[in-house]
Amino acid sequence: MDKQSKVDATYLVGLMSGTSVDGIDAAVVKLFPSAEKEHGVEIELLAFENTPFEMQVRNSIFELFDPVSATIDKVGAMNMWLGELYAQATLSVIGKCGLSPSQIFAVGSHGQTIYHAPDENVMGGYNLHCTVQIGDGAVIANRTGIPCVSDFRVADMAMGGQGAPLVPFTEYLLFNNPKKTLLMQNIGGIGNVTVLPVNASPDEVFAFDTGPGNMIIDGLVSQLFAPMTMDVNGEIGAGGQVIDELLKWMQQDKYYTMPLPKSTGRERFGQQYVAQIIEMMKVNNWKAEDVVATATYLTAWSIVDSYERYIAPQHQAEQLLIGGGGSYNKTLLRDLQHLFAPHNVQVLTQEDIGGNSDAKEAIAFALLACYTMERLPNNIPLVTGASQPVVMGKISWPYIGRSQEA
Ligand SMILES: Nc1ncnc2c1ncn2[C@@H]1O[C@H](COP(=O)(O)OP(=O)(O)OP(=O)(O)O)[C@@H](O)[C@H]1O
Ligand SMILES: CC(=O)N[C@H]1[C@@H]2OC[C@@H](O2)[C@@H](O)[C@@H]1O[C@H](C)C(=O)O
Repeated sequence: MDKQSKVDATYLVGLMSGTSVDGIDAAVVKLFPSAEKEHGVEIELLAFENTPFEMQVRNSIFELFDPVSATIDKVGAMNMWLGELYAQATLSVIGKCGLSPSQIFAVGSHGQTIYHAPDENVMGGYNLHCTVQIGDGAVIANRTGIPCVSDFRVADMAMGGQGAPLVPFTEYLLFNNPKKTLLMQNIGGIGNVTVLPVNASPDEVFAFDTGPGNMIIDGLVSQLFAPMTMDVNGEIGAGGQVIDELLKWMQQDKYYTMPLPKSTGRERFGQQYVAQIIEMMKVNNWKAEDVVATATYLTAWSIVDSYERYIAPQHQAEQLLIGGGGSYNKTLLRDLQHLFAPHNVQVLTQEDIGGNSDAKEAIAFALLACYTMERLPNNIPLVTGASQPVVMGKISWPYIGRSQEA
């Protein structure tokens, strides 16, 4: 980004509510051009807040994942409702760091993905190529008085891309390392990795979804250990044993061998997938904690398998840096460390390098929004498969509460 541009120390808010549907992550960041890296920027995280969704909201969002129960009235209402919740989260996190809304250049809001079908015919029978994120930017802008950038993915998809993953663009700006090849692994609902080869140029960066992150674990725990919705700190998995038969069945999903670029979501690893596992568990009399341990191991395996299949043949990595809520699952971390040890790849979390696993994606959407506001391209075509760079995101302007010059 141009050092003379408006972004010399800019304040932004980033909002993320991801595929886990655990809540809203909101970050206030101060952004400035890097003094050291030519294309780099630097950020300072001024405040971060996670607002868990109330159960009623969470259940209503889950209803929208099934195209049959996601009727147009429910989608429309939730689009507005989430807009209100995102606006509240924005004002709350700004208050936390003592800034006022008028000092914020823009809000970047990812929205809630309720449908993601980047490949035609993924649902069989239907000819689909779309992605849907809700939580209206116009509501956010008008409640907060701050311009809001939302609905990022569609522009990339319009140019033939997967519309995902988008965070690699910001990881390149923030983490590119002159001495090490880094694997930036996010483990949210879905797992996704960004490969930053030593001192990479933008056209050397690549990224893709590795498969399920916590999605299967969360789905199993919600059904088998209700009212829990996640395996807190990996304690359930730690008490179980991997079931070979189940692991083999899970490893056969064709997603793991699909060519790049690729992305996935709840359509593949969501409730229907979990229901199939629970059915097998009943038939085979498997223990619930063993099933959770197996799903946890599967996530770790999918990450190392991705490394062996798509990355290691070109790049020997020094470090795997984990972000997202999966960083807090100690069993998952143990499995990852065990599987990466023979590759001499050091497994660290964002916290180990002074970062914040929870805030990483919210920070990314603040940064992406800044590029949108400057009308600069913010996708990486090689990563998403788009035919060319595009400016992703739609800008909603507030009518009140802000002067034109702000
Ligand atoms: N203390 C913890 N112990 C174990 N797992 C945890 C813990 N905290 C969070 N998680 C896991 O992390 C998930 C949330 O991660 P995160 O917020 O990164 O996902 P997301 O942003 O919703 O997903 P995505 O990045 O796929 O869009 C939870 O659903 C849970 O499975
Ligand atoms: C369609 C969608 O919401 N995809 C998410 C999801 O969660 C992780 C992974 O799958 C990634 O592809 C993406 O999110 C992050 C923020 C991304 O685009 O980089």
